Amino acid sequence: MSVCGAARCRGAVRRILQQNRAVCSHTSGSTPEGIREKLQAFPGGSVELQKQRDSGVALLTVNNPARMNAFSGSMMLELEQRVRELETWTEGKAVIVQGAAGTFCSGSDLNAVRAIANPHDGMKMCEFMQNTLTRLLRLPLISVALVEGRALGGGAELTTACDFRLMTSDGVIQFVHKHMGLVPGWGGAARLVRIVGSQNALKLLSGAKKVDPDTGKQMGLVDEVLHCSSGEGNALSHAERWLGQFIQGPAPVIQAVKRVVVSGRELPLDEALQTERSVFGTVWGGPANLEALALKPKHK
Ligand SMILES: CCC(=O)SCCNC(=O)CCNC(=O)[C@H](O)C(C)(C)COP(=O)(O)OP(=O)(O)OC[C@H]1O[C@@H](n2cnc3c(N)ncnc32)[C@H](O)[C@@H]1OP(=O)(O)O
Repeated sequence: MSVCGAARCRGAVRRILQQNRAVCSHTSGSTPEGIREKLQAFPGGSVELQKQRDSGVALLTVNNPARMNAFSGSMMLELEQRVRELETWTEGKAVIVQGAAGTFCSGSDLNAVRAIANPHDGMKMCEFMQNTLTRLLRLPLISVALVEGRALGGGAELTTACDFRLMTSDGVIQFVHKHMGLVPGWGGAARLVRIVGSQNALKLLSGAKKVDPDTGKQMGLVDEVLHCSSGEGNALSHAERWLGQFIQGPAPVIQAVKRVVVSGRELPLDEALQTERSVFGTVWGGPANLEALALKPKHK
């Protein structure tokens, strides 16, 4: 990449990081440290990250099978740490978010929820998870939620923080919040409206409807139904195969694609166009561009 291209690339990355910082600072006066201490008091499970350097695909696994992969407090902290690691993975192209042991995620750990059921702590937890999931969605990597088994409550919200949702034939996404006397607070409602439209979002949230793969596909919530069952062990290879069609080519180009889509999705048009120009500058005249020009391709 030329010196100019590298400078423009740094500018584009700075812009995305500034957006993320703006999200992180948009709180109602709570300190991140206070949140972290509270969450650390509810340990259990883990969030694991495996970067597959050959393919450029990372696996992010929500791992708390004894509680159907519910998020303990320490897992919320780990998720933030994993997202931070992915933000700087320059060789990466994509991330698959999955649950351990054949089920996706049953939301927040109800034991932790009971212990922090006061509004102040609830708001802090909500802000923390909103910020983390916003950063997950803004990663310069193509993200896929692989829904095997159930995605409930915060688990359903987590699926909306990915670019795509794939579901096994027996998978279920359910925003059960209303049954809990809640609404989504991890950003899941705002994202759901953008994915399926306000009419469908209202139906899913007010009815706490179970979304099966076919209904999900019709609504546009599910991008592909994988023809395998949860826990069979081959859902991941199906997902990787599906993802393969979108991640051919060098990582800088895939990351540039994701960046222009994020800015188009989130910024006012003039700012999105400005970001698009900056990102364009990072690939124009770059190795992949020069190689393609030398090959004189025909796009038949
Ligand atoms: C952000 C807002 C939120 O996320 S609020 C939380 C929303 N989630 C929920 O309400 C899920 C409640 N759980 C359930 O409905 C069921 O456990 C589901 C997931 C359908 C599984 O049912 P089933 O296959 O019969 O298994 P089970 O109930 O015996 O569960 C196995 C063990 O896992 C536990 N578990 C499950 N979900 C949670 C959770 N969210 N928090 C804490 N623990 C959870 C169950 O309690 C059960 O544990 P144990 O074996 O009884 O010790």
